[in-house]
Amino acid sequence: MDITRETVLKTLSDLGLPGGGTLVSRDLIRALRVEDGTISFVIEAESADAARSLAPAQAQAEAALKALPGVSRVQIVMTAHGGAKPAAPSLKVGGHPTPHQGGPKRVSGIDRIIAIGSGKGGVGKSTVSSNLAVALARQGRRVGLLDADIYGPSQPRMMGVNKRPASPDGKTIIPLQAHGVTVMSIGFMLKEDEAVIWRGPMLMGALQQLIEQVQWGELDVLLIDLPPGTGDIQLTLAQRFALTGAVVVSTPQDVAMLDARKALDMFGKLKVPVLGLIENMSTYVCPNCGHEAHLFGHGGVAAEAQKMGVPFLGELPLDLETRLAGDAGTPIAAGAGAMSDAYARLARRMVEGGMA
Ligand SMILES: Nc1ncnc2c1ncn2[C@@H]1O[C@H](COP(=O)(O)OP(=O)(O)OP(=O)(O)O)[C@@H](O)[C@H]1O
Repeated sequence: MDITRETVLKTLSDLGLPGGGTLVSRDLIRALRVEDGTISFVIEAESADAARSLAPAQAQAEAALKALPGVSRVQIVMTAHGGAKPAAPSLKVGGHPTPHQGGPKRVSGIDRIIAIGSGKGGVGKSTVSSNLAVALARQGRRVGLLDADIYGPSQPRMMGVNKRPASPDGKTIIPLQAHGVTVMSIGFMLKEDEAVIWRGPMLMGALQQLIEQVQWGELDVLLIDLPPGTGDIQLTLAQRFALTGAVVVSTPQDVAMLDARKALDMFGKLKVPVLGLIENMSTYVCPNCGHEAHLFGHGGVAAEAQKMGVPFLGELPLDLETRLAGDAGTPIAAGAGAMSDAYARLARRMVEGGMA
């Protein structure tokens, strides 16, 4: 008989734990795999003490699973963590990702998923993400914004919303709404100033939850504000979810361009189409005399886009109001003026190009 996940969970559900409940009912099982008669999973205890008290249960589980017909091997690993606390109401963010079969999958109700990346931090990726989301929403698109910058979420500040989302059933998360955009950020689930010190797999689990457990509703496009660089989050995202494409933000400085090239290369390797490059902080127009200065150079990103054969989506000037608006929680694109117009043009280009 072929052994299945359900059989494993059923068996484990029959084994009581000291203090009540089972490994399944207490949601302690992560990364369950059942392949060719081999069962493996992680028991993730809440603390080192809890892990010690679960040791007999681990042995009992191993014996019970080994006794099932068709099981050749059982591997159970016990881990304990203290960093990520379960998020209220009873939602636990930071669990290990659950493996799923097949290639990257679509998320139901979401027509397009666009990852917004950069090679380097501080080039304005989060600023561009929030403003683009607002500009698209102003053009009538149904837009979601996911802050996947798990180490330094900035969307709660930039979008001006920061409260813990409701979770009526302890499983699904109701996202927040701001400036016409449906917003979710890991920042909503953490206490202010709480450092995120999660091990890699938990990080991936958190990202997966933020995409799959959030009730995004029907969206034309979900923008994902990635952490800077070319790390695990980008990899996991591309492997697990069918991304429509990626937009790379860069400043015109040579060093930033060098890193942007790495980001382009990474998306290429992950087979995620690059929808375009955006040059941020390109020109600086003096608010007093109108003089135009190119503090970080100018035009480098457009030239690079041409060289690499990817679309150039537009340039956004260095602008004090953009920073102040972002810090104050109302993206500049929500108002009127030259910057808001620049974002509206960018959004229009994406809508006309079928990207959003
Ligand atoms: N066009 C702009 N003009 C003026 N300030 C800007 C502009 N774009 C971004 N900024 C400011 O630059 C700082 C960095 O921007 P932001 O946080 O968006 O960058 P990031 O690439 O997402 O950085 P990280 O990934 O490291 O969080 C912020 O203070 C933001 O307000």
